[in-house]
Amino acid sequence: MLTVETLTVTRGGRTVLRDVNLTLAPGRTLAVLGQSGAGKSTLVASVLGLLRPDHGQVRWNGAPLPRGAAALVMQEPRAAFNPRLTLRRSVQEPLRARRLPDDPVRLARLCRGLELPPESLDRLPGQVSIGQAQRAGVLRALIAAPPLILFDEPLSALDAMTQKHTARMISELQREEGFAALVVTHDLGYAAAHADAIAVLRAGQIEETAETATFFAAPQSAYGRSLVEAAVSLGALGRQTAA
Ligand SMILES: Nc1ncnc2c1ncn2[C@@H]1O[C@H](COP(=O)(O)OP(=O)(O)OP(=O)(O)O)[C@@H](O)[C@H]1O
Repeated sequence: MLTVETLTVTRGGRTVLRDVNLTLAPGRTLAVLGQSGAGKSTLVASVLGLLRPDHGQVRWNGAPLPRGAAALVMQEPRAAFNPRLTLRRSVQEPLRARRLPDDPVRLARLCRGLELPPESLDRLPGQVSIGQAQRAGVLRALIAAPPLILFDEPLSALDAMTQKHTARMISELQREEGFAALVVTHDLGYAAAHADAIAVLRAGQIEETAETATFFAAPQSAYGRSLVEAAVSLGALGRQTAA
């Protein structure tokens, strides 16, 4: 269980996260919704332990998050990889980092789940499609079976069809593997379809958190309502979720 407790982070002299509280249980997906500059990437970096908070803490089962317990899927798939290494080398890097042996059976199963032809792993990141590169990014995050995976706008570099397909593959793998997923996104359609719970982040503060159906049926904060209304009017949400 991930708990983020009264997390406050300052960057460049400004408080960019203030008293953020979140919880996320294994097997569940929490979507953190927020617009550009809300502090989503700062939250991800803080959970990963890359930024030191001024105040508050990130815990996993009541203790500091162990090294290797969290993996990250970044927004830009190609930028996430060393351009000079084959995808296979990069994908297996988390195993090397943790001194774990290769597991060809697991690798083959994950490749199937992500519809990645095994031979695509022998190419360089620039030699596969963006969609394949992003799925290789998911593969790298999953390979060492971390209990927590953070996704920073994981689908925004992909076209709409590929987004839907990739999101379904990730959800299916989550059902099999049971990891907790924290997804920061401004994509309400994705959140409505794939998250169990929603947290709304605005200007570094959590405006509300709720189970997904509850949030979309009746957002409690004025900002949450405006996000849902904007998404409905853009056609990004099904009518059943219109508030
Ligand atoms: N290294 C930094 N130094 C100073 N300020 C920063 C730094 N990184 C981010 N910020 C500021 O912190 C705030 C939150 O940034 P952050 O990148 O976490 O937001 P975000 O919600 O992820 O936005 P986006 O969706 O555009 O990536 C912004 O106002 C940003 O300008």
